[in-house]
Amino acid sequence: MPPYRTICIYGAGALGGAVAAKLASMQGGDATISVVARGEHLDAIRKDGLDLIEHGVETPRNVRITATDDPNDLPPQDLVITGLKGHQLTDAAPGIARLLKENTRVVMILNGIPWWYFYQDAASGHADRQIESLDPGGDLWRLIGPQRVIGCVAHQGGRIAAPGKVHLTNRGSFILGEPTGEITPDIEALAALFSDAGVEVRLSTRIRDDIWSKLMGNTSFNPISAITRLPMQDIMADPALTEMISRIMLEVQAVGEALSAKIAISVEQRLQQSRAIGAVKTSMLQDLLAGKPLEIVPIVGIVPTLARLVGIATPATDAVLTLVTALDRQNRSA
Ligand SMILES: NC(=O)C1=CN([C@@H]2O[C@H](COP(=O)(O)OP(=O)(O)OC[C@H]3O[C@@H](n4cnc5c(N)ncnc54)[C@H](OP(=O)(O)O)[C@@H]3O)[C@@H](O)[C@H]2O)C=CC1
Ligand SMILES: CC(C)(CO)C(=O)C(=O)O
Repeated sequence: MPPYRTICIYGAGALGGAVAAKLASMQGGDATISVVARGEHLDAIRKDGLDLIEHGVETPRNVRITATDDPNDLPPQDLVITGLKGHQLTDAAPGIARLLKENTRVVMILNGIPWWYFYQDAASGHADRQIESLDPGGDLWRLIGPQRVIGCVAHQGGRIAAPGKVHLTNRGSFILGEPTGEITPDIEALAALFSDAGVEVRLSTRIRDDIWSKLMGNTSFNPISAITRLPMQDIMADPALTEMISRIMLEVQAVGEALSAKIAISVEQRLQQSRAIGAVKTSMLQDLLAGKPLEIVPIVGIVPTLARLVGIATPATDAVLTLVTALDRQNRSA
């Protein structure tokens, strides 16, 4: 399939928008880049272009880019990159499917356990198991198909600063991996494309391990930041909250390892990584403050769900799940 000549970023929010802006402003790039966005953000991109403000870079870049909320406006693509939240994927599945041709690859920038997690995952003992809570009715599996997916773990903070303006809040990086673990020509071409566009990238032959290492931070920090409304730095300054974070991280680690993930990072090292991020508001806290639904199931709820498969108790995760679910309910009805 490579090279990728037509690329659509579906969900051009904080991270998707930043990747779109970088791809669209790539020196010497000959791919046609488009975005699917919606609401005020789409209106602003159409009117004034998409602005990217990068940590440590003084001048924002502005790109003029084809933008629509209707994927029928676009031709089938070589590559689709989703920047949607996990709970937004099912609604978008028919739209994503319209952009696919036979060999289109789909990169999903996601926190949490992805819907395709068990695809060809023999080591877990659950190969090809579909997870109903992540993919209700199996729409994603059927309309997109796990064989198209390239996994992506984002160690990169970002936010939509204002309609049409995305902000990368640290100098982060992305990890890409085929669910099968192979280093294929498709993924090599993707890594080269990202690098050329100035997106820092690493290839992984064990993307599930990277998913679990990242998840240790998200299952703990994201709901606790939403419940307390505190940025990460302030959570870490509170010993009782840090103790709760550590307990959740240990539970996530235990579930991942029971499913055959090799999690190289310890809880202390993961806390260190989080400390280095600084005074960042997690994506879940950003959503809460913006009155948006929270990405709870892929990031928090999935841990007890998978824990049940492997017979592990997750009391600390269960407790924050209960609290953050109630908070989400109240936030939606406010
Ligand atoms: N932001 C961060 O710091 C980090 C995020 N992540 C993860 O990366 C993933 C992407 O997150 P993030 O970049 O924050 O997401 P954002 O919420 O910033 O962006 C998602 C965008 O997609 C739009 N959207 C949703 N559904 C549709 C649709 N059907 N059609 C068109 N547009 C749509 C949203 O619009 P609307 O606002 O109207 O819903 C929003 O603009 C998540 O899994 C997140 O957890 C990982 C690391 C850090
Ligand atoms: C890295 C971190 C915690 C912060 O950007 C994140 O993944 C998120 O906000 O969801």
